[in-house]
Amino acid sequence: MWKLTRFAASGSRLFSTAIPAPCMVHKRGADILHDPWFNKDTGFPLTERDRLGLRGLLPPRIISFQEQYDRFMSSYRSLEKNTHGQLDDVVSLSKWRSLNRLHDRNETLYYRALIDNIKEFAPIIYTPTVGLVCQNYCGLYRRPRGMYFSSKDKGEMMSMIYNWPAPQVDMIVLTDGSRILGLGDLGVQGIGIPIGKLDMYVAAAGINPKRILPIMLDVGTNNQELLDDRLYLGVRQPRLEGEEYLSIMDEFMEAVHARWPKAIVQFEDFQMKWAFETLKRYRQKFCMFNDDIQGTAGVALAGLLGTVRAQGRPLSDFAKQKIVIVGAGSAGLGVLNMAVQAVSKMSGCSETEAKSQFFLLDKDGLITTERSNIDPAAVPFAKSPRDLEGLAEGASIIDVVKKVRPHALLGLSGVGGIFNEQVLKAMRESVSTKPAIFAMSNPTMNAECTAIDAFNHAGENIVFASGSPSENVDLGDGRVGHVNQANNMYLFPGIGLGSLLSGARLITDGMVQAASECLASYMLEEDIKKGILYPSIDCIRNVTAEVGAAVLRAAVAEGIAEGQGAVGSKELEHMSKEDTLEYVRGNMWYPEYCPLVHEK
Ligand SMILES: NC(=O)c1ccc[n+]([C@@H]2O[C@H](COP(=O)([O-])OP(=O)(O)OC[C@H]3O[C@@H](n4cnc5c(N)ncnc54)[C@H](O)[C@@H]3O)[C@@H](O)[C@H]2O)c1
Ligand SMILES: O=C(O)C[C@H](O)C(=O)O
Ligand SMILES: [Mg+2]
Repeated sequence: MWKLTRFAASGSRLFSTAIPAPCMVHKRGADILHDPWFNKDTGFPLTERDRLGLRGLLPPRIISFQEQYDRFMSSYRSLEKNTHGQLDDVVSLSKWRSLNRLHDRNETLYYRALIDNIKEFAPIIYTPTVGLVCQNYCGLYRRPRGMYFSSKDKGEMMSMIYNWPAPQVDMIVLTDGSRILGLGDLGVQGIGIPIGKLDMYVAAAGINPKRILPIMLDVGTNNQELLDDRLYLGVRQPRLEGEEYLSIMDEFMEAVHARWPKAIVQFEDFQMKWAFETLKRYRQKFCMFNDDIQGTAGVALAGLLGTVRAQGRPLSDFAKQKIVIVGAGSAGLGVLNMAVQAVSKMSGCSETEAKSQFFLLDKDGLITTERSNIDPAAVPFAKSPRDLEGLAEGASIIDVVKKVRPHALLGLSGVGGIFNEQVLKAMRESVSTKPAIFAMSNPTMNAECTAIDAFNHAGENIVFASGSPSENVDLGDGRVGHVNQANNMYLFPGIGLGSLLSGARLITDGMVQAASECLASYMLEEDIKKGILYPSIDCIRNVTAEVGAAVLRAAVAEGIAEGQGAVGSKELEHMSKEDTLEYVRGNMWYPEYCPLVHEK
């Protein structure tokens, strides 16, 4: 059990508690109080108040970090009490506002609160509330966060990038807002997603918040409601397409690379065509990855392998399992790609043979070679007539499930409720003794089914996962239907952290695979047997450290790790597995007030 509990209290300090190193600040007086990176509110000691010209600008009593934390949490608890009984969305948005106000004011305290209460706060700053925040972004907007590049900035990006006030940026999350969760095209309002993802980078991977940068590339929107909305804050034009789109994207990537050559760019929530196109275009040139394609694939594969273990079968049995994937977008195809590679590697068969056990559906049903206008990215996975098992082109989910009797049914369609009662009941006829149902679409209302419906209709022996968090299901007589959260948050922070520390100039398939394998082997047999496929989010800092170390070692093994600072490629090569993990942990930022020293 130690692996799960070692760092279970994610708020507890993981590493030796040396006095924090001083931090240089170029501001003085009120400017410091208005800068959330440096602000300590009432926590500035007298010496600092003198040194930084703060004396008289704050109430005289000095409040410790712990007291400030307690004060915030108690006001948060009062808010919970005062909003009790109100609509869920109203309550969630009030909670988000409360956290956001702290984020805007004092980042050190904000991240301490987030880390110490990650299980409770992740659903507010991340999926599912972040979806609601994006939908209501223009009304909620008070002050900017991150950077906004738009189609109006063509030709200016190289100079604009220097407007960002931090000298160093390690991690960028970029969106064009074209496919925000399962909510569609939200234009500039999609900026909430990079902000939420980067909050997870700080909380889970310990990336220093002064070195993160959320970015919105606003190339217009095809959402007519937004275009008609007087309050819409983005560019009011239809989305750029084709070469125009790519030239903006190229200019942006060059600008980022020119200022911060080693910054990692995570592409997030792009519509499928641009998700695949940009990954292909940039992955050999920049240190980047697409989280929806690659991060999701790694998490889903780890969960599917866990399901095989939960059935009490050897991992090699994965190669024999029949899997139905509903949703042939960036996520569904990403999962399929990685799963096929895993089967081929495990069983030694060709990828063509490995594909035969997978069935892929999109909005028009089962995808077969008979389809005209098939999406180019889905072509390699279209079923040929000899593999159809009596099914026809465009067969419905229910027909496919009834005929195939799959071991696992995965939803990455973005369509709420499509695993209806009929489909779930058909899963009772699965050839597996413990079939898996993963309703991975986000946010909660877009999930293919609820956990309760899954256990009710498909039976109590299933293994269940949803993309957004959900309560375990009470099966009566003290029995629990465990709800896993199959979300890429278990991998993207570690992929970013490991890549960053490796100093590699690219993120390879091998590095992403290492991340997935690490997550797959993280869980202990006794938990897996209970249908628990992923660690509790309370352990996310520890999971991320392990994933980060696995990614770093993969980069070293591939000979592409250049290291950073005093730790170069040679030093990395000589690190044992344990040393690598310690090195990763030692580089994770933890929120505490550091002495501020003024520098002109
Ligand atoms: N849990 C996670 O970690 C995770 C990660 C990535 C994406 N997602 C979720 O997955 C969903 C899809 O993301 P994406 O990037 O692949 O989107 P996408 O737009 O690229 O693809 C959606 C796919 O679903 C198909 N589809 C639509 N309606 C359907 C229907 N009625 N029946 C069957 N298929 C249908 C579409 O044809 C398309 O192939 C989103 O809701 C997103 O939030 C979850
Ligand atoms: O954002 C999430 O919660 C997961 C994923 O990246 C998604 O697009 O749904
Ligand atoms: Mg996403």
